[in-house]
Amino acid sequence: MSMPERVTLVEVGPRDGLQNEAGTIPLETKLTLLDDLAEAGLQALEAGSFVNPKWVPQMADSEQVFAGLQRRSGVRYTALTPNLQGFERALAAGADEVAVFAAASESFSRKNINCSISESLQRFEDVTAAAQTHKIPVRGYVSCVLGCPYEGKIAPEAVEGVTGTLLDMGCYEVSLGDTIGTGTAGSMSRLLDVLLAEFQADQLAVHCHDTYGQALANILAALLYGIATVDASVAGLGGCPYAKGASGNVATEDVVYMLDGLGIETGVDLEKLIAAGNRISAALGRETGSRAARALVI
Ligand SMILES: CC(C)(COP(=O)([O-])OP(=O)([O-])OC[C@H]1O[C@@H](n2cnc3c(N)ncnc32)[C@H](O)[C@@H]1OP(=O)([O-])[O-])[C@@H](O)C(=O)NCCC(=O)NCCSC(=O)C[C@@](C)(O)CC(=O)[O-]
Repeated sequence: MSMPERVTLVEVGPRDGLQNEAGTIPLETKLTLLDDLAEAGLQALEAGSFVNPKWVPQMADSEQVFAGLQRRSGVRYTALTPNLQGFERALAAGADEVAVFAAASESFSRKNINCSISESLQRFEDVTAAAQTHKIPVRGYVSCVLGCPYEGKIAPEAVEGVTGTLLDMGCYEVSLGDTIGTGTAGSMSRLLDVLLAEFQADQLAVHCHDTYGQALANILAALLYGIATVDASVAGLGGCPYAKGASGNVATEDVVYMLDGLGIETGVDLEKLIAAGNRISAALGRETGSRAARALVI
């Protein structure tokens, strides 16, 4: 096992982080956050979500977010798209990349996107086909890879099946979501033992929520398997509206602190990132969820 020399961080705070907020977040606050994150050196920013606004009202202004972006060269501005309607909105808005999102648990799939896993995969075929026509890269997500709020433990084989289908339909990478953060380094390793018998490490990313304080350990376990793409959310913002009790993604600041310590390059300036996290936390009227940011008060 050898760790990667460089890790790509996919910053999901502006989408995964903010989608669960109860109060309306002003457009300017979202745009400032995105600009701060780009300024800190993050090159993959999940900026919005073209889902049904009745389901996730906080993402209803994603068109305006994309229209208002101060685009920086070298930065990918991406969005979630649950179906062709979402893809068409993302395309019109100018998203550089889209993501389809499946689940390894039937119950979560129904709660989150109102259809079975197999129905969702059929919808995603339409998205990947349209995306190919427009030369838009598609990322895949699989939720509940280490546990489901409705079904408990999930078998690695269930994750393997959905991951394989997403890759076969043209997703360039699949992000493995520990949606409710119940995974441990042990269960992450067992999952990766199964997946890496079938797929390459560079086809996979990890997306770890920190509900049980295990996210960094789980990411470290994944790095040891050669996974080199990690999702994270600045200031640890977030949760999932369809996974009650799930806390935010691991804080990007904490991941960068760990990767810096491992000598793994990210291209991210930790001080600027902490400033970005502190600014959005202040705008939301709460303390940052990043342990590193709290310790390294700038
Ligand atoms: C998938 C649907 C749309 C199905 O929702 P549905 O109600 O079954 O959709 P439908 O096709 O029956 O259409 C019903 C209405 O929705 C509209 N509609 C349909 N699609 C769209 C669209 N794209 N954009 C705008 N409007 C849309 C459509 O036009 C229609 O409007 P009406 O005729 O009633 O006025 C819905 O369930 C939905 O939007 N779900 C989103 C849930 C969500 O965003 N969850 C959070 C993100 S996933 C996550 O956080 C996990 C992740 C990725 O981070 C990884 C991890 O941690 O595990």
